[in-house]
Amino acid sequence: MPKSARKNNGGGVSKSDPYSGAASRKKGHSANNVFKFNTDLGQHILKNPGVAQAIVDKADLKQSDIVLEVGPGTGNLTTKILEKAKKVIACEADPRMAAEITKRFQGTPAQKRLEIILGDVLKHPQLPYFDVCISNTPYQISSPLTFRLLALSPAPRSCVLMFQREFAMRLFAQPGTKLYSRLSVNAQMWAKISHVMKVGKNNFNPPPQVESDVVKIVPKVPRPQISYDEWDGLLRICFVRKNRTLRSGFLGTTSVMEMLESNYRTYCAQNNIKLAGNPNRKKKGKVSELVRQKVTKVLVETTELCEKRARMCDEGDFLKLLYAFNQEGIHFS
Ligand SMILES: C[S@@+](CC[C@H](N)C(=O)[O-])C[C@H]1O[C@@H](n2cnc3c(N)ncnc32)[C@H](O)[C@@H]1O
Repeated sequence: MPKSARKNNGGGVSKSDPYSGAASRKKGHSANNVFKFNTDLGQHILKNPGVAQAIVDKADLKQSDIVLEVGPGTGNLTTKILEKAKKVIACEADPRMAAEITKRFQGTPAQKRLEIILGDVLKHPQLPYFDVCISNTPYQISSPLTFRLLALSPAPRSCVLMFQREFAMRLFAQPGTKLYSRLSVNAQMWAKISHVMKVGKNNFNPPPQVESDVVKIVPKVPRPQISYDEWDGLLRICFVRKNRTLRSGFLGTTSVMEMLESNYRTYCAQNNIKLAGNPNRKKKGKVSELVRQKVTKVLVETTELCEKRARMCDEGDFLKLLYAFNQEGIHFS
């Protein structure tokens, strides 16, 4: 055996396993060298079995668990999950990868416990039920995937996810820091987040340009008793430009005021509330004025947050805002 092959097959993995250490594989190619990995799809295969095992161990899987794996690739994590869980539902966007993983498990006892969904996980209209999500995340979908997982109700028990380091740090970011964003507020509102481990570039084939981190997201139980859509709708407005004052983000932004007016009309119609004057086109100005007065009251009097910037607001501030707006019949979804 050539020296390089022995070196690559470290970590106690069978030398003949084509998926493990890239022994017989060109850098950035599939196990059988049939296709080149597509880095536009975030195809950086986890080649260190120790890291894959640590990720699965951290998920504290039960034998009865159904696990959603996003982007199984060639199946390095999938194998380890299948050793611990009842079933894996693996959603893979690349048909070549889906074929590779299908082949890998064909004829094995695990085959029946692996369901492969071919397609973009973000476009899947309704993800099937799962207890735990595990993913060496394709980095380009980190943000929408995390938002989607946080919005799920009922929530999964936990999610153990690999992210690029800066993204992981955004999850933990506190008010007033550079990385604080709508993602930070949402993540900390709906879940407890913990850091699992750092993962260096060389654990992947091909190596990505950035360092990675594994984090564990455990949704809060019970779930906060507010609407996810309302909460996120408010945050979207506040974080369009996080350095602006809330006064400017709301009262100084025509599109926001128009949206709130439209939502207020819907709210009134649904609750049989007569709008001041006749809610027809001629009287449109009156409703705009009423909504402006309500927004001003919330920002200036009720919460006194009008001069505060979103980047400095904490969860309590946003909860206060949402409650005060809702009390005035102003909604965000
Ligand atoms: C970082 S690789 C991880 C592969 C494998 N799980 C591993 O750890 O070795 C990301 C995988 O996600 C797939 N992928 C990329 N975008 C996706 C999407 N929107 N939905 C589902 N899978 C996706 C890629 O094709 C790739 O197989």
